[in-house]
Amino acid sequence: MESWANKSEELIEEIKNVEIQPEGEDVTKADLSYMKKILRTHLIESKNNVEVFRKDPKSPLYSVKSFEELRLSDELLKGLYEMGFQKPSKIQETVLPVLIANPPTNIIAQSQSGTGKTAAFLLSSLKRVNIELEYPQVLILSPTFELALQTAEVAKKMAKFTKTTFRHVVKGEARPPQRIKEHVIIGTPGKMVDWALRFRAFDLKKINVFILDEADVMIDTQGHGTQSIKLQKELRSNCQMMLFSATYDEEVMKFAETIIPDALIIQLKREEESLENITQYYVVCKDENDKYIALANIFGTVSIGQTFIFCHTKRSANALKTKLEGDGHAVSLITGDLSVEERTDILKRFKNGDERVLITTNLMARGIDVEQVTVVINYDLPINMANKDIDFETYLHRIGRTGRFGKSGLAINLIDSDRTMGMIRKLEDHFGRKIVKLDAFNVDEIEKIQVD
Ligand SMILES: Nc1ncnc2c1ncn2[C@@H]1O[C@H](COP(=O)(O)OP(=O)(O)OP(=O)(O)O)[C@@H](O)[C@H]1O
Repeated sequence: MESWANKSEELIEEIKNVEIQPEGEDVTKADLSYMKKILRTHLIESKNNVEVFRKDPKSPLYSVKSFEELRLSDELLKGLYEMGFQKPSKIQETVLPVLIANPPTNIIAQSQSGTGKTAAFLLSSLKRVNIELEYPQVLILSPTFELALQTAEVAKKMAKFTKTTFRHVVKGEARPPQRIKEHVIIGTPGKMVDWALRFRAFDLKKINVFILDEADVMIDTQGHGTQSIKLQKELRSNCQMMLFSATYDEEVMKFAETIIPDALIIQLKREEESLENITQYYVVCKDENDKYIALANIFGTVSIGQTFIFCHTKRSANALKTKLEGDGHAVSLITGDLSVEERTDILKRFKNGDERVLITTNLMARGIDVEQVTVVINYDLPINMANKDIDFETYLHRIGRTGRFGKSGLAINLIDSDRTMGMIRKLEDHFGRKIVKLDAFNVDEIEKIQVD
């Protein structure tokens, strides 16, 4: 069998011969498709080889070491620096050179939670906005209203010194008053279908960049999937398409490949999906009551920054809130039962640090970025409703609410049966990462797990 080293050298030679053109110059379609084929086949297979590709300036994975090298406008750079961004993260340095090159490349990209995917897709799409034109040119779809709002807020900060305008479509808002003139439009798929196809508030044929954030759930969830594809079908054939997520299961990836033609695929190996900076624990409890005592002990001992507590249902989340409040703990709650205004208000308070503990359901599992969250507690493990077993993807998104952008975080799973213990073992096997036993009934033990 051919060794990786030989194969790798051949590939590097092949890639060296593929010219990646600077923006504005033309690359033949054949070149691009050849380049993508090479990357597609080998990118996923070895981390070391990815490193080699990235060091080759001719490779589309050539890693830029600074935002300046991307030839972003001074205004955009100013916005980035004001946000405290000094250097691109790995996903940013990997995808940005490819995404801003011409002709536009489609991408299906995976990178761990909290590693800067939002800026990766925002920067590459903002580069394609012509501010002279008064209509939407970039369309970003998010699975929840909260995430759409967060993305819009990040985009506005980033583009603060440019003349780019943004509009986010919100739940509850009726039809748009008139045709939408903003350059970038961000929203959930249902509302966007209404606005684009029912009210014709903007023209999908004029969209240059179409982005699915949390792409796997966007194409795998029944309603979202149908609506996203409905919108995608109306786009021009040369509209650039970008799919980003921290997770893609095999089936979803296959499907994504069929709907996104000729895409460059950046996929993590399974053992790279979960982050080292998030230490994972499990606590064995006898029953529901024991789980509650364990939680109260953790609260009483760990000096917690901010905490997300995930429950399986709205009902259990509500019940937990009532019980904790009854025992004198200050906690907040977000579930789908609340109005959009209430949800926005509570999340804002949590982001500002006015609330320290947020009890929620899978509604908040994805994308929500709160820097100071140091602990995620899975009061109930996430269950895949189709097979009633552990939901690997949701688990990763939930624990990814901590450990943002390289910070340390703790994920604590409360276990109350052989079945849930089995799920912990499955998680360890699946991600190749140890989940450590914690005795939450022993104060000395809990004290050992303080986060920095
Ligand atoms: N280059 C950078 N320099 C400094 N901070 C950054 C940089 N890029 C992103 N960040 C910060 O890192 C945090 C996480 O980024 P972001 O929310 O985009 O992660 P993500 O990969 O989309 O995560 P998730 O999978 O959870 O949605 C944010 O607070 C963001 O402001």
